[in-house]
Amino acid sequence: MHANWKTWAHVTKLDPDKHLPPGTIEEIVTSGTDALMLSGTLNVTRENLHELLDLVSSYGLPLVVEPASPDCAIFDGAVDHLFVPSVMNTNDVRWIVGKHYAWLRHAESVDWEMVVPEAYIVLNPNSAVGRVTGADCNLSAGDVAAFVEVADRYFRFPIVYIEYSGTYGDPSIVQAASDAAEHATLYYGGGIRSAEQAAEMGRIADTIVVGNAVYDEGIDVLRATVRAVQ
Ligand SMILES: CC(C)=CCC/C(C)=C/CC/C(C)=C/CC/C(C)=C/COP(=O)(O)OP(=O)(O)O
Ligand SMILES: O=P(O)(O)OC[C@@H](O)CO
Ligand SMILES: [Mg+2]
Repeated sequence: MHANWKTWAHVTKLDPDKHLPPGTIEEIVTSGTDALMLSGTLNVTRENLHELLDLVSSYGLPLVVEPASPDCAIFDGAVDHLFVPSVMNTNDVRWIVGKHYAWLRHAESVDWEMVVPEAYIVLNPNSAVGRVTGADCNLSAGDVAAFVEVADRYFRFPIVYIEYSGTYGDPSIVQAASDAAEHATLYYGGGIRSAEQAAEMGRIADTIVVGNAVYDEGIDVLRATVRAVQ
């Protein structure tokens, strides 16, 4: 059940730490985007996560929670999947398996049917996720391809996520990741603010993620990014 996440071309990432004007949620869920991902690195709490879930849960669009900490690993009725990240390109073990150990050491119950592990390769050192995880973002195409191989062929992560959060990435790097990925679904996220950018990354990755543009640009830009990949 629930494995149709593999068919998504366009995901909209909503940040529980940010506010949307009234009426915007309805425009987002009817934009044609395939799913909503509720996620952020900074200032996400159970409280603001639940508030956002309440706002988006009645529209029938698939809902993913992507926790950046164990307290946000929730399996509430409205949630379809929990996408749990591990960062490949950090030397800080907390962001690879440490938080995961702490989560499972204390978790009361885990619905493993809902859990989809994601291998993140973080490439913008100035993003919150880059700073918090201490990711080594100074990587060549060959370095990225090797990390993709570690994630996909060795660890068999079902998702490899090329993360440029906040800035538009280098298509040749994403192409190298795509060439190296054999089984994993390749996600691209970062800086998509136009149909052209959505189309360019959408040709290379399986799934593109649009986040900040929803808040900074508005609904017409979101719709244009959807049309560009569907
Ligand atoms: C084990 C559990 C349940 C959690 C730990 C999960 C891990 C290792 C998280 C590492 C950080 C990470 C990859 C978070 C994913 C979400 C993400 C990248 C959100 C985007 O963050 P930014 O856009 O940089 O941050 P803000 O939007 O908060 O500024
Ligand atoms: O917010 P943007 O830059 O669109 O990035 C999307 C997503 O990859 C962030 O985790
Ligand atoms: Mg963000």
